[in-house]
This record gives sequence, C-alpha cells and structure tokens, in this order.
Amino acid sequence: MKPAENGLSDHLTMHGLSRRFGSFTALDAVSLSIRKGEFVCLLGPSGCGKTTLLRLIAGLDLPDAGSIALQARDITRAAPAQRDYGIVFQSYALFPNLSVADNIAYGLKPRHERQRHRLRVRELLDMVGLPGAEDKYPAQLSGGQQQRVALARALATSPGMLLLDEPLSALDARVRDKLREELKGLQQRLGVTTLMVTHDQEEALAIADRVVVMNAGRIEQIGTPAEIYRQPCSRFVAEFVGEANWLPATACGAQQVRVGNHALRLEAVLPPDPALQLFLRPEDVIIKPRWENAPNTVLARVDNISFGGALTRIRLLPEGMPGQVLYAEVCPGMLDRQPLVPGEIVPVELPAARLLAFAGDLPC
Ligand SMILES: Nc1ncnc2c1ncn2[C@@H]1O[C@H](COP(=O)(O)OP(=O)(O)OP(=O)(O)O)[C@@H](O)[C@H]1O
Repeated sequence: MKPAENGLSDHLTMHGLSRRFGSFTALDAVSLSIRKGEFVCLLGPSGCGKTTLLRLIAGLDLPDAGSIALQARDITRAAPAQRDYGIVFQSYALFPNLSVADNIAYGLKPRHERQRHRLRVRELLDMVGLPGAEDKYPAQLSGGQQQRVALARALATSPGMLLLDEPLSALDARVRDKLREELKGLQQRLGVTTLMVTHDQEEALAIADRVVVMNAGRIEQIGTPAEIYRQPCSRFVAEFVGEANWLPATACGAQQVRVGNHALRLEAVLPPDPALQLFLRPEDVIIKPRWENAPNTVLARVDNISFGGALTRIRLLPEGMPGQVLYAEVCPGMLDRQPLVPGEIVPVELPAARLLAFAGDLPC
C-alpha cells in the first residue's frame, strides 16, 4: 500500500487499463489511484468509457491490458466476490418478488442467522432513512425509496468500496438533490471508499472529493471539484464543465494577447499557438461602477439582463470586439448597489488572473 500525498493510503490502483471491443478502443491505458475513504466521480459524456472502467473494477468485464490492485492485492482477474465492494446501478435492480428486508439481506451470510440479519437490515434501513420499510415490496416504493433500498443492499456486508453507476440519474430533480446530499453524508460517516459514474457535471462537482474527467476512453484531468472548475487543463474539460465565455485571440507577447482592438494580459502561460481561445467564467467578469484606466478593462453595452434567482445573467456587447458576446453573472445584491439598464455602456474588467488561453479555433 503506497501512502498518498495527504497521508491516506491508496485503496484501489489501476494501471494502464485498456479495453477494446473489436477495433473500437473503449478504454485507452487508464491509470488512476483512489485513496481510502475517498469519494471519486468518473465524469464524462456518453460513451467516454466510464461504465466500462467501473465494470472492470467490479470484475463484470476483463481488461485487454493493464492491472487493478486492491490494497496492493492484484485483482485484475479476480471474481467479483473477491473484490469487496457493494454496487448500485441506475435502474434500481431490486428483486420485485422479495420484500425490502429480503432484498437487503440477500448477500448476508450465513443464511441461517436470521435474527442477526434482521437487526442488520433494521440498522441499514435507519441509515438510509427508510425505518420500518422491511415488509414493503419494491413496487410499493417510489424511485428514490427504491434507490435507498439498493444502497442499503450494497452496504449490507460493510464492503470496503462502494461502486455507483449513475445511481441518481433516473430520479426527479428534487429527490436527486436530497439523496445526493444524504449519500455524501452517509459516505463520510462510514468512510467507505466510493467511485461513482456520472455524466452530470453539477452532481460530480457537488459530491466528489476528486473528479476524474474522461474523454474518448482516456483521462483528461483528475482534480478536486475546485481545480476542475477553476483550472481546467484542456479545452475539452473547460467546455464540458460549467459555463464559460470564449474569446478568439492572437498571441502578441509572453502573456499578452489581442482580442479585437484590445490588448489583454494573462497571468497564465500561453500555449505555443498563435491562434487562441480565451476562457473566462461569467462570474469572473467584473462590471465596474465607473471607468478607470485599468488594465484588461473594456467598455461594453448592456444588451440584456435576465434574472436567475441566486445569480443574474447579463449579456454584454464589448466595444472593439465585433460580434463578440460576453456574459457576466452577478449577485442580485450587486445590482441593488449598482443598477444596470439595457443599452447603457459600462466598464468591464476581464481579470488577468482568471483568464485562461487554449489553442485552436472556436469551441464546438
Ligand atoms: N460490450 C460492448 N460491445 C461493444 N461496444 C461496447 C460494449 N460496451 C461498451 N461499448 C462501447 O464502448 C464505449 C464506452 O461505453 P461506456 O458504457 O463505458 O460509456 P459511458 O461513458 O459509460 O457512457 P454512458 O454515460 O452513455 O453510459 C461506447 O462507445 C460503447 O458503445
């Protein structure tokens, strides 16, 4: 077991995992370590290989190359039962003809210890917020309740690892948000190492200790939610996670670019490409109360203001950048202090510390 940077040991280590289906490479030399007690999300668009990777870890499929180690024990080709995990799928996958209690106790052994199992089932139902549901059948439960039962079943044997394949995506938004919070709380209380597959970036950022962004069978970036959101390492990650402004630019110095008629400075290092795309989150665009001759500040016309609850979205048309639209997101409180009206011209700062540059043409 190798101690990781934060003192926690690696629970699961994958090295050079590849999986091909005919001539198609679904996973391409993926290496990843998950620390004990960590909550890791595999995030990426449909078809990027998330489920394939989860299935290799679960032993439901075998890799064409590479290895998987569980606490330094090679489990690459071990049977699923030798891998010490509980699993929850998107579809609730409960046995419809078994009661909730029997569904949860299904994997508990030895089978004759019925009294001990009854106590364990009660404990698990309390844990997942369904006390007293022992005698119900899956058809009598809502989707959210069924997923709670599936979670209880996955945790019944106190596995060292929890594998979750889009467990919340079939639920409606309110149930999903509530269950997401509860799942995170439960995972932290139990300290169970957890790997969850999701294509929902908001979900991944909200729940994970670390996010693994995948694209076309490869890992694009591994980082904390804040690192993934604030410092995307590639165009793909920057486009896939969150909202952003994209401004076509040309390099004109070590950390200087030209956008339309404006010269802008970046703190980030520029890629070695003359044609660039600047990236700036809408909440990092600063609408200033008055004009000052400050760096990275341009004038823009307020084109539209749309109220969005916690944040108001402002569509700006910067002067000297023909055809360019810039979105700013501000707290409603800021607009109380500094009211804006469509048509007015405002100074806008594009902070050097928040601008990133990526090579290439317009994003798709
Ligand atoms: N058994 C299989 N035979 C052939 N191709 C497969 C098989 N399993 C997966 N694939 C292909 O491998 C690629 C990755 O699939 P995978 O299910 O891992 O994607 P995913 O990222 O989990 O996507 P989704 O979010 O849609 O589930 C897809 O193009 C899929 O069609």
